[in-house]
Amino acid sequence: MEHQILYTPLAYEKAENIRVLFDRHEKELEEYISRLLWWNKKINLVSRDVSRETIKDHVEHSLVLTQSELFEKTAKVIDSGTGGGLPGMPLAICYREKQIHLNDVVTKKVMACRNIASALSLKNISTSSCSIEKVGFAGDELLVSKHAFKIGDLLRMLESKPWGNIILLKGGDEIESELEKAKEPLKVNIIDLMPGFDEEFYKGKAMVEISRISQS
Ligand SMILES: C[S@@+](CC[C@H](N)C(=O)[O-])C[C@H]1O[C@@H](n2cnc3c(N)ncnc32)[C@H](O)[C@@H]1O
Repeated sequence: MEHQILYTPLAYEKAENIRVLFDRHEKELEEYISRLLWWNKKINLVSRDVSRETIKDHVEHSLVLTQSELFEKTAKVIDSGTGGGLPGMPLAICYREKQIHLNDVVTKKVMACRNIASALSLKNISTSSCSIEKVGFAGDELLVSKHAFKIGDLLRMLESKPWGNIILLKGGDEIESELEKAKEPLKVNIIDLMPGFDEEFYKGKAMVEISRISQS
């Protein structure tokens, strides 16, 4: 399959924008982290014995999506494979005007997300506990996901849907081989996060913007 693939490094200024955004919403983001840690002890949302510092890295990593034009121009976001609300919950905290739908196939994870959203008074969050295959799409949503799907598997599950744009946060190495399974030509922008952030946490991590060539 002939995809249009572009490679871009994340600019240092964009990493700086994310730090500024984090600082601006620090109180609510720290409150989210506290509640996520509390729920993580009861049900496995992230990984067992994860530290507050590591969760903070995951929250900052989630905010990388805000530096994409695809995110800027959309009012409705679906976060599939959200687990404990990453990346959707930090996005909902920082962008109250955007509608964020959290989806996960595991009911108890979605229940924890609903509880956290309600405790934080996040009126812009809706949820569904089912596979992404069962979620209805109008065509104007941005689908986002962090470390939940292989690209080919996700596209197969979206096959019958009018999806518009997708942004995935995932390992940079696997992307080209995963794209081989796509059944239509795609426009793909692979943004390496390491040049912007120099922390070890970002090594090998990428933000992948995917659009249909027929719609671009
Ligand atoms: C590795 S976890 C990542 C969780 C979160 N995005 C994060 O970064 O912490 C992958 C999540 O995808 C969910 N998942 C797997 N297949 C799914 C599907 N078909 N539809 C919706 N969620 C799915 C799993 O239940 C799990 O919570």
